[in-house]
Amino acid sequence: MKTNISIEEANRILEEQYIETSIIEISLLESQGYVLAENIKSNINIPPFNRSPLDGYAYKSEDTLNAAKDFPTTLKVIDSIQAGYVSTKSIGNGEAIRIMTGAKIPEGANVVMKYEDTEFTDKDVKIFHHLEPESNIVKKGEDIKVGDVVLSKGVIIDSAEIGILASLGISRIKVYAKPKVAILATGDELVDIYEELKEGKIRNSNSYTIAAQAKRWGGDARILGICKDNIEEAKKILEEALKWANIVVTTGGASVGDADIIKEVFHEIGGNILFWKTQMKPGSPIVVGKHGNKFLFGLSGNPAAAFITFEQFVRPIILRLAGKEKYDLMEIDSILEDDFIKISNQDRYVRGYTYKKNGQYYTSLPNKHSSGVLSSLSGKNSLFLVKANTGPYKKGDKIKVELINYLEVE
Ligand SMILES: Nc1nc2c(c(=O)[nH]1)N[C@H]1C(S)=C(S)[C@@H](COP(=O)(O)OP(=O)(O)OC[C@H]3O[C@@H](n4cnc5c(N)ncnc54)[C@H](O)[C@@H]3O)O[C@H]1N2
Ligand code: MOO
Ligand SMILES: [Mg+2]
Repeated sequence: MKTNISIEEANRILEEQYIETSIIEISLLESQGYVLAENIKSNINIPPFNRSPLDGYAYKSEDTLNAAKDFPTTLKVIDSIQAGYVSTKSIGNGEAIRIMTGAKIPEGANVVMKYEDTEFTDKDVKIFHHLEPESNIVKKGEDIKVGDVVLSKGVIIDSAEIGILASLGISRIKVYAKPKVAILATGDELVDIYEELKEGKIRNSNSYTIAAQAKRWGGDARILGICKDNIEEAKKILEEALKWANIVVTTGGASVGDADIIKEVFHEIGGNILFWKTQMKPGSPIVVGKHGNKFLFGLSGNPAAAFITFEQFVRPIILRLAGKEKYDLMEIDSILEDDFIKISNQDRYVRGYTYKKNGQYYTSLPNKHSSGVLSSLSGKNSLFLVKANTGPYKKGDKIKVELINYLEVE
């Protein structure tokens, strides 16, 4: 078991782990946010026929070669078609069909002139200028052609993808299943949110924060409740949880105190400990292990430490299990709005609020930073990595921040 490792090494160890995804079939509207697990090929052209992009008249381009403002060509109107209907007539020389946007171009026509550029009666239409053949005609298959791979495996399904699948008449698709995240809070001091606070006790906030984080990144979160600092009790709960979960996240008991049992619990349920403790503040006490292909994360009990280590280590695993190819947070250049003078011998993630002003990003910092303080995480959207033994940082310094809620893009 490795211990006291750097953030980079911890990430490298996690990066190397085998990711066992599973594929499920779901209905179209349920699929938003999932990752497609199959290539989608079209068996139709979209549009399926040449159609008009305008309300106007369809006719033969060669009939209007001499049309001019003062010498319009008059064509005989032989039919009128709306979208959804097909004319049974074929256009001959000197003829036109009145056509609405979206209707199929009638036989014989190779051009459409919009209403506004014509003069018309029920019987005929005057054309005032020539249009080249194929003008104002949307070609069959312009959007999608038969055989096109319209959506590839790995694509994240969102509104546009749902529309594309609908246009192909696909109502069920194969996607990567949501990773199942089981969350256990450990600590004799904990009471749940609906319980009375007695002396020496505190409320379990971690389970709720973590369930919300897991859901945000596409996990299916299940809160297992509170467990005493008792190895046997924790073992029983986690053994049961492993029947369901792909990822187990515990909070508390990850450090070196008398009641810090998690490393032993992971070991006793048959887990293989990958590492214990990192050189990262907050959240240095962390136990990370595997149980078969399942992941075990024992995060610190301190609420901000649990939050930040979840974002650093658990989030990428959830995203990878969900089939996502991108799982790093977006990093941007910013300018510090407040001083951060503390220098420590470990890397430290500092919470902040990053915003844009006149084309430049700025990051403001809260007053409270300790790993036991959750309140100052509210409204924060970014993390500033203060490398070990660097600083003090001053207002106006150029820094890089990771945006907590955005994944990296190309
Ligand atoms: N001798 C040392 N002591 C400590 C060290 C160390 O290196 N040597 N590390 C400190 C650091 S850093 C941290 S972080 C904490 C981590 O502690 P644990 O992971 O063992 O967590 P607990 O001791 O169980 O709890 C810490 C803190 O968090 C509160 N807590 C716990 N669970 C919850 C919850 N579900 N919701 C809200 N708050 C929770 C708990 O009451 C404690 O106040 O260890 C230091 N000690
Ligand atoms: O690493 Mo602990 O989370 O500071 O306080
Ligand atoms: Mg402890």
